[in-house]
Amino acid sequence: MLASNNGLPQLLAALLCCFIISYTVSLIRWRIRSRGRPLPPGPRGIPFIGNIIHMRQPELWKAHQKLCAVYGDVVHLSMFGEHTVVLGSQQAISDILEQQSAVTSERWQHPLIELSGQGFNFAFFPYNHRWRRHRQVFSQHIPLTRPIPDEQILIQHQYASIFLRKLLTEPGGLRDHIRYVFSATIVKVVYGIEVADYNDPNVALILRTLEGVQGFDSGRMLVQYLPILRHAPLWVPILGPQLRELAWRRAAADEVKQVMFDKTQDDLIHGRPNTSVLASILQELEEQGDVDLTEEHLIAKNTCVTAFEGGADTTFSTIQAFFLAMSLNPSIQKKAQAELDAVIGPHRLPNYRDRASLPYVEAVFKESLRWHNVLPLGLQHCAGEDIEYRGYFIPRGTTFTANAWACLHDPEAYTEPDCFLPDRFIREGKLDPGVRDPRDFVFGYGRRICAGKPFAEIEMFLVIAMTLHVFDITPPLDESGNPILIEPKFTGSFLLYPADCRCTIKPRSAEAEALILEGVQSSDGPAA
Ligand code: HEM
Repeated sequence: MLASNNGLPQLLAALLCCFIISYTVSLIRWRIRSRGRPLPPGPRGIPFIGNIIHMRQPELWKAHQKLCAVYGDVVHLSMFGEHTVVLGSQQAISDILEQQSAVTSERWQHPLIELSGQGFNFAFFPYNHRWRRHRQVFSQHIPLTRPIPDEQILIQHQYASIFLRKLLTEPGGLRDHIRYVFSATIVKVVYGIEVADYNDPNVALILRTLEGVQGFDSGRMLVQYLPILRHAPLWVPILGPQLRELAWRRAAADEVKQVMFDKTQDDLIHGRPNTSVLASILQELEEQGDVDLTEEHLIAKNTCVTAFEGGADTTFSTIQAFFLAMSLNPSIQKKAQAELDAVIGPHRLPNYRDRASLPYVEAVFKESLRWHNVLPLGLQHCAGEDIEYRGYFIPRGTTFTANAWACLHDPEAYTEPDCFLPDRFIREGKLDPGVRDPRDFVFGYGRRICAGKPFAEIEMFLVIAMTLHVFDITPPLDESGNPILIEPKFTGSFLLYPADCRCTIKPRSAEAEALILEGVQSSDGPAA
């Protein structure tokens, strides 16, 4: 008894010594590593949990903007010992994520990515050889720096024409039609599969994978905070159902990859025409002969589903915002339509070749991207090495949060940033190159820049130009026929959507209606 009483203080003293030694060693290591350079400035955090309060704010982009107003455009935050640096200006984003892209293209890794079935999506891959192989395959077929192939633009145009027809026959189904046009286009381009309707089983199947992203975006999964919980038994309340849900998501993602792959392969085996991205990849592999087919097929499957996932929600949300903006701003709509009438005339639909001759429509497109920035904080990058910026030390593993929203709502770059004003991009009837281009922010940065940027641009431009050419978009009406004024609001935490984009959609004239019904035949193709 006496011995144990004497032993306790000794044990405590030993523990204290261990703590002091390990603390001193880590302090010396940090000193050597940082060479005495400080971390960027930022608000003081609570011991251990750090700046959790600053990182769990509603509309985080606005909260970060306020922090930057106090501490400058490079702000350090930490949570449970993990470092985050908020980049709040164009300069800081460009210096770190563009100029130092070779060492700032890592991604944050978390077991939840695999657990939620998102392990196929190369947008979440670490910056390594495997990511490079996937990105290479993607860019060979959906180019980033070369022009998008004519046959892909033709598909985009055809599906945009079908979109117009759907709007004509069922204007109340706007959201479903927007979902349809972007999903169906990418399924056709990537797999060569025709999708007739929003309810098509192929689309439904692929949309199930998207739910996987929403699962880990919502922050409700307990394994997100304590990964070891993934080993918990399934009967544990709350956790068990979540683990079952994650297993279901993994199975859904595997099913999507395989079923879509099999359909395209089946076309090739049976000699059915299929000029899709996947068919081209498979044909190239066959020609190459001596390759590890299991590995290459896996890359092909991953790449194709990533293309769908990357493009589906982002475009879906942007075009909803475009409709909302048009219903709220009739004079802007009229101006864009006047340009279309003058350049295109009443006898055909606009096509991609017209883009350069339609600066005001282009300005509407740019303003839609800016006004409603779908990914206000983009996708986080991480530092692959220790780096220095403006004399500050940024340790390896630091997560960078680039506040695209702040750059796109900066009153010095855009007067009245909350207003939808495409004229800000126009000077003397032409696009003004001196105005900050929203595309430099919404599609991300450096080596991780959105791989589908040119494809997405063409697709959205076509939908916007073709819609404005043939439809009038006005506010929705209540039961007595009075206009309902929609207040623009956006919901979501990572990817934002307009909360309400109801509007009234009517053909501009009998001629416009005829053009819609003529559809694809009325256009003279998508030539680049
Ligand atoms: C409104 C449309 C779109 C927006 C705003 C958008 C935005 C973004 C952003 C912000 C990133 C992260 C970039 C970074 O880490 O810095 C990204 C990545 C990506 N996007 Fe898009 N995107 C759009 C459409 C598309 C489309 C249509 C596709 C496919 C055809 C696509 C495919 C991808 C892929 C594959 C990545 C991962 C890049 C990587 O990590 O290497 N995106 N996109």
